Amino acid sequence: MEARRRLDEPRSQFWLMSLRCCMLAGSVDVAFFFIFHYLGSPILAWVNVLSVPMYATAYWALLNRRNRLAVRLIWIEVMVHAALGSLLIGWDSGFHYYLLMFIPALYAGNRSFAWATFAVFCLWLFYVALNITTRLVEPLQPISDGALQGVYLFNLTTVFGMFSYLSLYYMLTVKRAHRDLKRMATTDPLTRLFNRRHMVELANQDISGSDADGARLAFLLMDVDHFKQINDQHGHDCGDQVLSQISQLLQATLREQDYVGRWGGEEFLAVLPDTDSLQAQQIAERVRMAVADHDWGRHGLDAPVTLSIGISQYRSGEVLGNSIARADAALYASKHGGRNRVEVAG
Ligand SMILES: Nc1nc2c(ncn2[C@@H]2O[C@H](COP(=O)(O)OP(=O)(O)OP(=O)(O)O)[C@@H](O)[C@H]2O)c(=O)[nH]1
Repeated sequence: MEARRRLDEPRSQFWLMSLRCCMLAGSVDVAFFFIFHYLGSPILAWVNVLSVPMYATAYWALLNRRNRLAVRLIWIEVMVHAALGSLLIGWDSGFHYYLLMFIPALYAGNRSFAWATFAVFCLWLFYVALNITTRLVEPLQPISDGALQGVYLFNLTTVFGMFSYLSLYYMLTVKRAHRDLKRMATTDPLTRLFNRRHMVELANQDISGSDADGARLAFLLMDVDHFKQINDQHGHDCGDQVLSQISQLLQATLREQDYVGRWGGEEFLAVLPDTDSLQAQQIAERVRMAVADHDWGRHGLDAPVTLSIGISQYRSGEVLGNSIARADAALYASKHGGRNRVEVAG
């Protein structure tokens, strides 16, 4: 049960990328098998045959969340492959380039910076030791100069391709994460409307614009009537559904240039640019009726949900807090006037 739950959890981008790398590396090894057979280097050809099941096992391990096993298999494969390739046909085969691909992976996959740096240092030692050994020892199974050049170009091109792919993937992942963070910082998770902080930011921008060019600006402060009763009688989940539905109705009823956000628990704020209080009143009436006329029976309610709305018109030079306070006073009057009403601040 525990294992199943863990398998269902979303994977981090790093492991998804590792899955793709396993597939890619396995395919390259299949190509190598034929290349080395053709070049008359049977030992290297069979090394590649061994590499394919190692990548297949690493792929299976990653799919089954056995990340440690997968990482070990990949490390062993790449290090043994790079060492054997370099010792059998020489340093100029370019097999050592594959080792360099571990450097970004070590930093991206390790939580500890110190541990990643230590692992990179060990990798560097291995790299240098391999380089010195191949300078001191003749290739054990040399191939012709032309073939060596061909293998070198193949390895170089593969490493270039894989690095480009990884960099592109990494960049797209960072961009996506950045977009998600921005969305999370500006929207309310329940209603998917702008949150209060973002509304303040946007409204202040409109206020500056209005002060600069004299454009009119109106605010609608809306509060769900007797919302506590809905929660008490039908449960909190039903209350949440009502808030989501109201948000959809608000978005559908307001004009394209207007924007709306969740101001508090069951309170919403809409900002209407280029709008005088008469137009704001008409829009508020449209919103009020859209909510009151909605088929609330579908949500298990036996009475319609209604909104009380207070309107204020921005006065040149005043701060946002003042405009909202006047809308709030109008909202208060609307509640006291019997609810399901629209009032305009004096
Ligand atoms: N389900 C749900 N309830 C919420 C949420 N945020 C605030 N509430 C509830 O909204 C209710 C607001 O109640 P009140 O401030 O008494 O207002 P009301 O019952 O709507 O009465 P009036 O405003 O006077 O018409 C409280 O019971 C809060 O717990 C939310 O995100 N989800």
